[in-house]
Amino acid sequence: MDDTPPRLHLASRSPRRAELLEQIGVRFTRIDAEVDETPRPGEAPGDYVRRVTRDKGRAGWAQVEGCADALVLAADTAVVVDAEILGKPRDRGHALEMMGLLSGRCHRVLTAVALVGGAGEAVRVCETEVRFRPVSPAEAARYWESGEPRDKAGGYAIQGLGAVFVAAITGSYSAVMGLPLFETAALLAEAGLSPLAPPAPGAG
Ligand SMILES: Cc1cn([C@H]2C[C@H](O)[C@@H](COP(=O)(O)OP(=O)(O)OP(=O)(O)O)O2)c(=O)[nH]c1=O
Repeated sequence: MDDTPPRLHLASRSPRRAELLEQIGVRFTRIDAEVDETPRPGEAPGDYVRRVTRDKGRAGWAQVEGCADALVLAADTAVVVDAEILGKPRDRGHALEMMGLLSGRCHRVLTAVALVGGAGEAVRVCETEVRFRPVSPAEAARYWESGEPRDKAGGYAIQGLGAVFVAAITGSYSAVMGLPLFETAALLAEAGLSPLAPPAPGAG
């Protein structure tokens, strides 16, 4: 077993992001990175997720900079309808309003992922189209009561009960859930941390 400290630090409090990163088998530790997630006036959604993700990565990097070979991974997810960024619901009314906006139509989910290290930083943005079936106000209210929408961008979780609303998706399922694994693996490979690299000689 490899008992050296992992090079990779996931700057996220999201349990979904940790679960997704575990899925591709890379070793990592978790750190917190608190940043201001308020969109700027007129900021395009793609620019917004890129900026917030980069800020999370840099905030994480400030905590581990001294560690040799350290890398910090961070991500941010925004649900976008009619160019409007839907964040996490503030309360029940806000959540039901969001469901009304998503019901019976397509929206975009933008997730950015950043990798920050001593050699610099790289950010990728992944865009996915999600189509919802019509959702009645009564269903939206019962969904709120399930507790699931509370800490989720757009007020739903594709990996949970929210899946019953998702008629189709074009793009990346893992990105909608919070971490685009294809783009993450590509960034890690560029930094010499390929999930499928052969084990180092002598590692057992
Ligand atoms: C759309 C959608 C979002 N989400 C979640 C993923 C993220 O946790 C959250 C989006 O909020 P974010 O602000 O991207 O992330 P976070 O505040 O939860 O975590 P951190 O900044 O510490 O990394 O919504 C799902 O779990 N499933 C979904 O289908």
